Amino acid sequence: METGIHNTSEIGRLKKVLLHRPGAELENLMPEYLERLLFDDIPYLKEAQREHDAFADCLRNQGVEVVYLTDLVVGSLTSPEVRQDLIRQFLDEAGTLDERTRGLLADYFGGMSDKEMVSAMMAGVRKGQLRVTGGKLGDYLSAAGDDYPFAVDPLPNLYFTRDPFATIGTGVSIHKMHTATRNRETLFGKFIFEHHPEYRNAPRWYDRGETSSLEGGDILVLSPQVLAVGISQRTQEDSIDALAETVLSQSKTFRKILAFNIPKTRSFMHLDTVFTMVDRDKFTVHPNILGQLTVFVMELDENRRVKIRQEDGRLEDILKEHLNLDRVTLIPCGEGSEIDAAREQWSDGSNTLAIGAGEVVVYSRNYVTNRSLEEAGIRIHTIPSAELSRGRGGPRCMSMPLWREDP
Ligand SMILES: NC(=O)NCCC[C@H](N)C(=O)O
Repeated sequence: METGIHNTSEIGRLKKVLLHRPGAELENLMPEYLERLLFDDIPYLKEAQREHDAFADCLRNQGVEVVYLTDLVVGSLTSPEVRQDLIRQFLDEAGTLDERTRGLLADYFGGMSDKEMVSAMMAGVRKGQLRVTGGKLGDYLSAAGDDYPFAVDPLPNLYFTRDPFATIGTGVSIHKMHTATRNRETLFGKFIFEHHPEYRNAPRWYDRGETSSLEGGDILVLSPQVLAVGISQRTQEDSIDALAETVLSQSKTFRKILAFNIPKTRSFMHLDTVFTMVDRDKFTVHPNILGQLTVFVMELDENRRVKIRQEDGRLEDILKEHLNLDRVTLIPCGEGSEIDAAREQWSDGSNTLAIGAGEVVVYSRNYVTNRSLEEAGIRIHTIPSAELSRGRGGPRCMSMPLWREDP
């Protein structure tokens, strides 16, 4: 059984992966607040769970050990003090809470088992779930507050485990997220990587206390020596400078970061929504980024300071040079048709999860792109995707590798 973290590529055989099975947090989505919570529609929870279970089964059938976020957070609560600390920090970051509501929430979480509590934190808390006691009408009125129905917002994006933290080599990068709603998710990462017996000693490449945003969907481990990081709607250039300082100088293997400057739009929110690696020398790509893409190479100079240069030329050639390949094939999403590419990219046609070299998990709905992958010799495992895709993330977004064999 693999323990700790080992992730030196996108395509080494996947042995252990972190998922989050969508839960009650999806039933706390309301049309009024979808945009702030980064959803475009409300998934039907039962079906989303069925689809997610099919994803997990697909991975298990291929020999991948699946671990769930809730269980890792529970495993990080190694003493009553740590549990209290999680409640305290969760409430500190849950939005503006008056003293009374804070007390009610502490009682609400305090009366639960660890597992119930972690699930309840993820789900969010409706005001009606807080039991107000006392003999004064004012207590009830102040607990009801304004018309906003939640005492604490849900965390509906948790099933995209790729983003709040990322494994790189034997270490982890815990993120400052671009939005307040997703920033709250990283608290669970903090507890796992500070307290969980299996993960607490992992080197830390980036931390949630940083001031600029970095999200895991922008980080691709192209090889044991080379990372690609997107400069995107979600990841700022300053964060990549900081990540380069730690990873290039402290990790055992990484020597280069290729920073991909991609358009800053919702549909291309992370690099992995437009570009993923499917084999040693094959990548899926959304054709619309190719004309606008610039790539910067970051590496250490002889004084161990990061030096940067801009690459010219085609993406294929840049990848060939930095990954020491004889040839590179780019497989365009939607077979390059303007309409099919746009439709399938919107539902994560380019967001594949490689479980080995030349073998990927994809959404069934993206059949045009999937056909091209097969024609290029890639073995595909399709999973159902009607509900999961409403959150705007695909198989890669929904998974965080904890252990891969070396490529
Ligand atoms: N790596 C990814 O692209 N993750 C997808 C995240 C979707 C989520 N609704 C978000 O907007 O953050």
